[in-house]
Amino acid sequence: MKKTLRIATRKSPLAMWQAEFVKSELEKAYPGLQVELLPMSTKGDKILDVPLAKIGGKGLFTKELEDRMMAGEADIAVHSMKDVPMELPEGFALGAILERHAPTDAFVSNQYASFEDLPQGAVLGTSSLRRKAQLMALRPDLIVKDLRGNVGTRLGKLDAGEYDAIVLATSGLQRLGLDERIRHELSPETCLPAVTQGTLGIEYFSKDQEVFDLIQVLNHPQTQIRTTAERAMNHRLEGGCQVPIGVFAELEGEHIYVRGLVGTLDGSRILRSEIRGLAADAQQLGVQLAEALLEQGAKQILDEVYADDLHKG
Ligand SMILES: NCc1[nH]cc(CCC(=O)O)c1CC(=O)O
Repeated sequence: MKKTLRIATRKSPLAMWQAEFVKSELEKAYPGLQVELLPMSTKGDKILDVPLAKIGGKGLFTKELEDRMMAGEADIAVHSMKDVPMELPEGFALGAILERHAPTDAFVSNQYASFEDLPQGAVLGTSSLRRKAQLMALRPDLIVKDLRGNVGTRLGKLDAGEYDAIVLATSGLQRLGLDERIRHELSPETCLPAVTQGTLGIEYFSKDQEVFDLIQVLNHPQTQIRTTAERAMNHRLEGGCQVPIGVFAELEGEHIYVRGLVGTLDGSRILRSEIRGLAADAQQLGVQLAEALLEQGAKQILDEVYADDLHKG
């Protein structure tokens, strides 16, 4: 049996929490095992003055970790599944999907108790096209300003008065012990979550059977099924992580219920669809859901989003 396992991770406080979490879960499961962290920055962490949607490129948060694995310095990488591209580079695979944490988005404000309480023309901060499209659809009067940086930076900008409120992942705040900053969670009806939001995944070398066997203790089959459906929808829509696409799968016994949406950047149009079926058909149901959205005109909306990105460079 392996004596040590090395984890490549981003070094933001949130990513470090996630890697530490996996380390402690593995050490609990295997008392003889020693787990080491290898923290590093990625392109997505370094370029902070450009909206994420404009940096583009697959694997913005994952490529450097894979490079370190290739160099033989790490055995696995821990990722927020939300940041993992739909297709991994040759030789890599996802070996375990952990039990999902909160999938929702959180409303955070020092002045207002809820999203509904925001006054006319309030300034809302978010870095996500998906949040922007859905929240502007509900409140076209809001001024949405871009908000980048790690969780602490984003809260700091709110506290400095740059925004009346911000919206960010509930799971990120909870992991960092910042629950008390959450005024409320946005319901899926208000803001459908991002693909796999709140889910952690472990990437490994697909040939490394020993590592695969080791990390199976952390795999959560129900979350894995939800992840399969959500990623299948995103993949069929050819959506990267920076697109106005929401998708949320829930298990109902043997069945799975999946909701999806595609929105224009200004929220003036939101296409919605949903599907139910056997959980065993998660992959196929995700694809069907994407196809229902494409039939409603999702391709045209997404093409416009991508063209807009190119023009603004
Ligand atoms: N886009 C960055 C990112 N990637 C994953 C999370 C949250 C944690 C998760 O989804 O597990 C966040 C922060 C956010 O969206 O506010």
